[in-house]
Amino acid sequence: MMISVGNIEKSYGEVKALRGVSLEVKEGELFGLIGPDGAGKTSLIRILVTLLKPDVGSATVNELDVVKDFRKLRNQIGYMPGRFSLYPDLTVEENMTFFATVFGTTIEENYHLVKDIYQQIEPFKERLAGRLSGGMKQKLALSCALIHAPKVLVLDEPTTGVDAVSRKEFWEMLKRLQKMGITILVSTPYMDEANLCDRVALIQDGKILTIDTPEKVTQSFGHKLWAIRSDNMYLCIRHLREHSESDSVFAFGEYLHVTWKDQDMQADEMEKYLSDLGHTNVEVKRTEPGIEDVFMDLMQKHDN
Ligand SMILES: Nc1ncnc2c1ncn2[C@@H]1O[C@H](COP(=O)(O)OP(=O)(O)OP(=O)(O)O)[C@@H](O)[C@H]1O
Repeated sequence: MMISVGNIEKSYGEVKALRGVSLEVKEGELFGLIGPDGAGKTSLIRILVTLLKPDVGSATVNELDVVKDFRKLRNQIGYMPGRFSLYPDLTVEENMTFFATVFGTTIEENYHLVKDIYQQIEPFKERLAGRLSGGMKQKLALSCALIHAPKVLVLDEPTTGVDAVSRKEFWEMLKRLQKMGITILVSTPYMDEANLCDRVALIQDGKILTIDTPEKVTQSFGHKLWAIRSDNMYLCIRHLREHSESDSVFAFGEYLHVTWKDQDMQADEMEKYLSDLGHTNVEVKRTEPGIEDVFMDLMQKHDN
């Protein structure tokens, strides 16, 4: 195992950020840590990159203990924090040189690793990092995290606040790095990014809800799922929730995602129920669950 986390707990005063988290990441894997703000992703990541000590439990990265072997470990991990750790008043090139020097290497020595990414920002190498666009900052931060040729790359919400095109490009870069043999752990609040990972852990309120391939996670959804809408979505939610047979009702884009206690519930029954309550343009159709649906479902189970 490249990363092994055993029953880690971490509190900040009264706030329990991690409540017994265990997971394993295999060598060469692209592993996603998926969860909403405050789920505990940053705490777990900071423990893995040796910047924070767990209260309980232990973790190893490449067989090195994150507490005892932290010095050795830092050379093996590339870390891209959520808020880019760039120096805004240094130029692009100076930032790269700085990070290379800290790790006792040079840009030239590991240029092959960052070439693809760095070439895109090299035309601006004299520019101050603080004056780069979001997408370019992200590329520079990734280049800086890679310059010492780490075995493992850990990225904390690298695509938060980045536009859709840059997000896509960023994931393509991660895939290329994975092909070069780097193990990658990436956290994200965007559920649609789950499908780009080999395996994901869904995390909520300091607990792991499930760990599996994205396909298996969505297959685990054990209900028939319906997409429903009408002209009055606000009332539509209320009326469906009031139905004694409805199980879960969530707004999801322009439809509501609905499950029923009775799996044999028919579309025309649902349509009639809403029409009788005065709804117009009622639409009811079957739909396939996504990661979001599984997340909602697991969260409900854990709350109960
Ligand atoms: N230094 C701190 N002092 C007190 N509470 C903290 C501290 N750091 C994090 N927390 C709390 O611990 C919980 C987990 O935070 P964490 O940052 O690990 O979650 P996250 O999933 O990374 O979310 P985010 O995307 O907001 O960073 C949250 O409730 C957060 O408010």
